Amino acid sequence: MIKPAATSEHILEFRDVGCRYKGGVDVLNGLDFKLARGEMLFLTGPSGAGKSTVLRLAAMQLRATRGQVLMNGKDLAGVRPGKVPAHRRELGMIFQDFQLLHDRSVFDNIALPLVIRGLSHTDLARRVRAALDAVGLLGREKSLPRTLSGGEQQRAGIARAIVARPQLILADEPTGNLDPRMALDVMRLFERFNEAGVSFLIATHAIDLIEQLGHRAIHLEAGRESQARPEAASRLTAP
Ligand SMILES: Nc1ncnc2c1ncn2[C@@H]1O[C@H](COP(=O)(O)OP(=O)(O)OP(=O)(O)O)[C@@H](O)[C@H]1O
Repeated sequence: MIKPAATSEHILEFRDVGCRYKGGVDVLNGLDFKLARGEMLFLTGPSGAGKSTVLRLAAMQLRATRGQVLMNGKDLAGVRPGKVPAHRRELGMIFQDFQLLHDRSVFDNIALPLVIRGLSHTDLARRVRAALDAVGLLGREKSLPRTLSGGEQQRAGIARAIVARPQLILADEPTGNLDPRMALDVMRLFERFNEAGVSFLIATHAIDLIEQLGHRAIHLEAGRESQARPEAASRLTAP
C-alpha cells in the first residue's frame, strides 16, 4: 500500500515524463502537470496524443521511460511489481466501454472491488447499496448489465469505481458511448463525488462538456502539453 506523504498537496504529479511502448516511438515527450488533491482535471487532445497512456502510467499498467510519476508525493518508480495490485486498489477506474462482467448482476459487479479486499458480507452489502443509491441504481441491483441503458451501465461502472472509497478516479473517455444528455449526467455525478473530496483525472474528446463544466483542462499534442485551445465540436459544426 502506498502511504500518503503528509506534506504532499498533489495527489498526482508528472515530472518531465517520457514513455515509449516496446519497439515504438516516444508517446509522451517531457510531460509536466500536477493534479491537486480534490481537483477535477481533464486531459484533452487528438487521437494518439497520449491521453490513455497518461492514465495507464498513473495506474501502473506502464512505467515511465523518463522522468517521474508521483502519487501522494511518492515516486511510482519505487513501487515493486508485487505492490502494483495494492497501488491499483488505491484508485477507481472508469472506462468508455464500461467493462462490466455480463454474466454477473449489477450488485456483483459493484461488489467485486470489496470482495478483493475481503470485506464481510454485511459490510459489503451495505457499501454496495450505498454506492448504488449514490448513482441512482438502487432498484437495479439484481439486473444483468446488458439489460441497462448505456448511461445506466456507466453509472454502474461509476458505482464500482467509488465503492471502495478511492482518493483518485481515473476515467478514460467515460462519456464516449453516451448521448449528450447522459454524458452530462455522468459528468454531474463526477462533480458530486468531487465535491465530496474525490480527485478526478478524466481523458476525453468532449470539449463541449469541459467548457460547460468549467474545470481545468490540459491539452496534449504529440505527448506533451500544448497551449493551443481545442475547438468545441459545436463551434466547429456551427453554420
Ligand atoms: N500497446 C501499445 N503499443 C504500441 N503503441 C501504442 C500502444 N498503445 C498505444 N500506442 C500508441 O501510443 C500513442 C498514444 O496512444 P494513446 O492511446 O495514449 O492516445 P490517446 O490520446 O488516448 O488516443 P485516443 O483519443 O484515440 O484514445 C498512439 O500513437 C498509439 O498508437
